[in-house]
Amino acid sequence: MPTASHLKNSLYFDFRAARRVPETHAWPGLHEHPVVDGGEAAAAAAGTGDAVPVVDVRAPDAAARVARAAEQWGAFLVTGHGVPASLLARVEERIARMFALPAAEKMRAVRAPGEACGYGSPPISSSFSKRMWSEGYTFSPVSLRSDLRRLWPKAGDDYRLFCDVMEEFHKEMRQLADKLLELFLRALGLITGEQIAGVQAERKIGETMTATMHLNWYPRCPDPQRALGLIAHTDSGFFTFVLQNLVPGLQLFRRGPDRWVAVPAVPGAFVVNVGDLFHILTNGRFHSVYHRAVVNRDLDRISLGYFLGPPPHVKVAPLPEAVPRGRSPAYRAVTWPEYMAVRKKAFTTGGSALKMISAAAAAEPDDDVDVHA
Ligand SMILES: C=C1C[C@]23C[C@@]1(O)CC[C@H]2[C@@]12CCC[C@@](C)(C(=O)O1)[C@H]2[C@@H]3C(=O)O
Ligand SMILES: O=C(O)CCC(=O)C(=O)O
Ligand SMILES: [Fe+2]
Repeated sequence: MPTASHLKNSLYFDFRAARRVPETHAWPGLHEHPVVDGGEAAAAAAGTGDAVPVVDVRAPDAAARVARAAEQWGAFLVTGHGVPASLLARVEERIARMFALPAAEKMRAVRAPGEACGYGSPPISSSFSKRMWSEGYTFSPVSLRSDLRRLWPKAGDDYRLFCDVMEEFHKEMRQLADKLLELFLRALGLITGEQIAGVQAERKIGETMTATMHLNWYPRCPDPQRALGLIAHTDSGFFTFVLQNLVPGLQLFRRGPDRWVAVPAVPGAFVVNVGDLFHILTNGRFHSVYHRAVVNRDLDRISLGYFLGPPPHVKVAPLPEAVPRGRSPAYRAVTWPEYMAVRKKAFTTGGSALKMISAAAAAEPDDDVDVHA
């Protein structure tokens, strides 16, 4: 178990003590593209059509709205979801308390190389030489009581309250994930009325879908123009719910003209990001969204990602119903770990992971990708 000397020797960076952004944390090219406001009022005033879509899941036309947003943006804000605001407030409070623990205590749960869960820089950071202005904690909601003992070995009140609130949250979110999956499948025309079309595959997606939680802390930063909270990426799974506090920072990339759209912090709303495996499943009809998180000079930002995806051994391939008649699937079948390994390679070569698993690229299979990387 890491000790104080482990902490001293580790690469822990004390954000609170930083008076400037050191070279290790300074990212070039952050301002290559303009940033526009994705709030409804601002976008209407600017006449840009850049308002981030909002879907009220209770609306009769929710599936059509989901389809439009997933096709055109790969992301949207979800309202009317029924997860109580009081629960979200408690979730946020517990996350803030966890990140406020002394560094030595957080580092007890440090993520070991190659491990999915644990504390530290986001897993993606191992592919980059610059460091991000954030810390994160990843855990599986089904094993949280044992995972969280690494942070709170004495299992006192903070441990108990954190676990209780996260379990309650997971229960609500897993139901909301099923609801959203149903809307996605309706949007694809795979569910009509009460009927699920096609074979068992679609039903199985919902039954076997797994959840992972990742908490992000973006400490206030003396020079936010030089630092980056979370490098631009697409989420790798099916879809992600993002809960953010009232400090905005999430930006979505849009093409033509290339720009970053700042997602407004709407109280009580979740952002939904379409992930790469959903992009594959829908044969590219619902596209994954490239996004990043920026930091703030005066305020800490907290966000929570609730990631849904397939179990690790399941191959994901385009649903036959999503492939236009007479055409072949645009992507080959991959498991989540296989896809992550391809993405890691794409980061080092500057390529696109989705292109690497496209049917065109499958003609020349790339078999030197290490799934355990
Ligand atoms: C389920 C997962 C998605 C994620 C990798 C992970 O195993 C747990 C953390 C997730 C996260 C959060 C921050 C950004 C991201 C790219 C990363 O480095 O870790 C995502 C991963 C992802 O979507 O691929
Ligand atoms: O902090 C955010 O708003 C985004 C977080 C994110 O993209 C992620 O956790 O994958
Ligand atoms: Fe993300």
